[in-house]
Amino acid sequence: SSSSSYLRRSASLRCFSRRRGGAVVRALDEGLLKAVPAPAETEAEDPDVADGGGEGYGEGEGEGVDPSPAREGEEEEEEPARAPVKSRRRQQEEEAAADHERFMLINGKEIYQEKTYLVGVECKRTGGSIFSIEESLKELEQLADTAGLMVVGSTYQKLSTPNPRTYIGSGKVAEIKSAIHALDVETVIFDDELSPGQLRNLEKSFGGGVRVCDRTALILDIFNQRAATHEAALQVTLAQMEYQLPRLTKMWSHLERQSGGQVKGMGEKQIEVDKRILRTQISGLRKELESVRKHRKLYRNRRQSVPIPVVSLVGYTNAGKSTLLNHLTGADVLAEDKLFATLDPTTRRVLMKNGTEFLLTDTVGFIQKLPTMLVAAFRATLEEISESSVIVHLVDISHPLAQQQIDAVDKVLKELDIVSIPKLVVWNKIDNTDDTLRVKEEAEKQGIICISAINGDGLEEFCNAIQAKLKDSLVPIEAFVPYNKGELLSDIHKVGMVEKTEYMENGTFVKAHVPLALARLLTPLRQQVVAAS
Ligand SMILES: Nc1nc2c(ncn2[C@@H]2O[C@H](COP(=O)(O)OP(=O)(O)OP(=O)(O)O)[C@@H](O)[C@H]2O)c(=O)[nH]1
Ligand SMILES: [Mg+2]
Repeated sequence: SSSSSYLRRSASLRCFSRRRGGAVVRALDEGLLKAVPAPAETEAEDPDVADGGGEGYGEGEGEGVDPSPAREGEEEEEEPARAPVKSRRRQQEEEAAADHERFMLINGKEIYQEKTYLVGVECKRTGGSIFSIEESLKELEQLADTAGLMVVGSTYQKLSTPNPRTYIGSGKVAEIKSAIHALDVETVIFDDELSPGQLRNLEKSFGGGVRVCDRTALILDIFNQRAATHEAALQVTLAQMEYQLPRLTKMWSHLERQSGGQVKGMGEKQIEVDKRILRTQISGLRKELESVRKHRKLYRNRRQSVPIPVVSLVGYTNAGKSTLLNHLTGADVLAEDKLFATLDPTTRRVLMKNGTEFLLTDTVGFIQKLPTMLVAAFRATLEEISESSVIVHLVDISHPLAQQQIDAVDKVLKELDIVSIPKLVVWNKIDNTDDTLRVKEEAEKQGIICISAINGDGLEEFCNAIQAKLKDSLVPIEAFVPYNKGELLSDIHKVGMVEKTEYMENGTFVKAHVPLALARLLTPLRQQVVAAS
């Protein structure tokens, strides 16, 4: 059927992507997760597969990707001339080899590509979510791919309200259970944060060592894989522990399975002991993180002694922030077609044609359904944003969900309470748009700058716009700078806009617009002016 050849194509793309990044995203763009309707025979084969809503929660509208054609397709792709019947030994050998292939390196860490099944829920009552359920699942697949997982299928359900016990309806649970068997699924990931109780109940229902986790845990996993600096590693470990604390019993049920039930009856006591250990570790981590942050703050204060204005790059993950920083500054920040490539703020100096300069800071990307706990964990990153003179909101305008991504970023920015900082919206990846001319026209109408961070299009205009925005954030000053403080005068020239200088006996009188930080530094000299007049 056309559906099976379609899936075969997607499957081969997926295999390909294991070696070369980016293919998955292309496969996604082809609508891999656009809920391919399950052929009728799958339902008939397994009488357990209910139609969702066995308890009146679901309406069974979600559809799974039919497992069998994809598998056949994959095998066919790899070994077209295979004999129909294989010896058991041969099969085991092949499985071992396939298993071996499922190890990959991410950031120097060895990751096993677990077979993963995705589950989403569209809640009618809560509504108001920016992304549709299909879009959100598509993004979840991208996240799973970034984490090094192998997505083998997905499903979703429309509910009026989530089931407090299992999040999804019991019919859906049964449906997923049979998909787990058919596809050898090792991990099931839910698109929303599950309560500890829901996690436990689902693991129990699925049985057989299947790991159940949610979007939050997945994002934490990615952050953990990608944390490059000590501070980021501490932040992520802390967030992971805080996430684990209420879910601790889950770890014990894992142990029970591993040791064939011997740990059973470990009892609440052991869990309490364990929680106490974890709490102690958490408070230790908090202290360590505090001292790391203090150190960084010191460093930042020192940097502010040369008060060059700071421009922060914010935007949805994969918008091209690091690419732009690299292009403008010759920095070597990792930029790749993965979500959350950057976790640590990186700051570089940008020298503009007219000789003035500013500092550009690359920040961690945003994503919808960003767990509040994670936002808090990355306070330090966000602090950089709140102390900047201008915020650049970079948008991947070639992305089909550009508007939704803009809304998601605006939502986080609103929470950060930084409305007073001038903001510049910039559309990136203009080279990748279908109707570039029309996009540029639309941008002009809205006063938005279009760039291509990759080929450098529009970057001069971008710098000019920054310059103009920086002017908005400058403070008018009049100061008397003694000759022995000449470096201050050159700072004023470098980062501010000078209107008037007058050379006098003991120093220079200067009238200018300067960044707030410099204005503060000049405070004693400004008082002298008042005193002299
Ligand atoms: N076609 C095109 N691709 C771009 C452009 N800018 C960036 N990219 C690509 O987009 C992908 C993501 O770029 P990054 O710079 O890593 O994005 P980021 O915003 O730093 O992403 P995170 O760090 O994950 O938040 C990379 O594959 C870039 O090569 C552009 O102007 N045009
Ligand atoms: Mg980046």
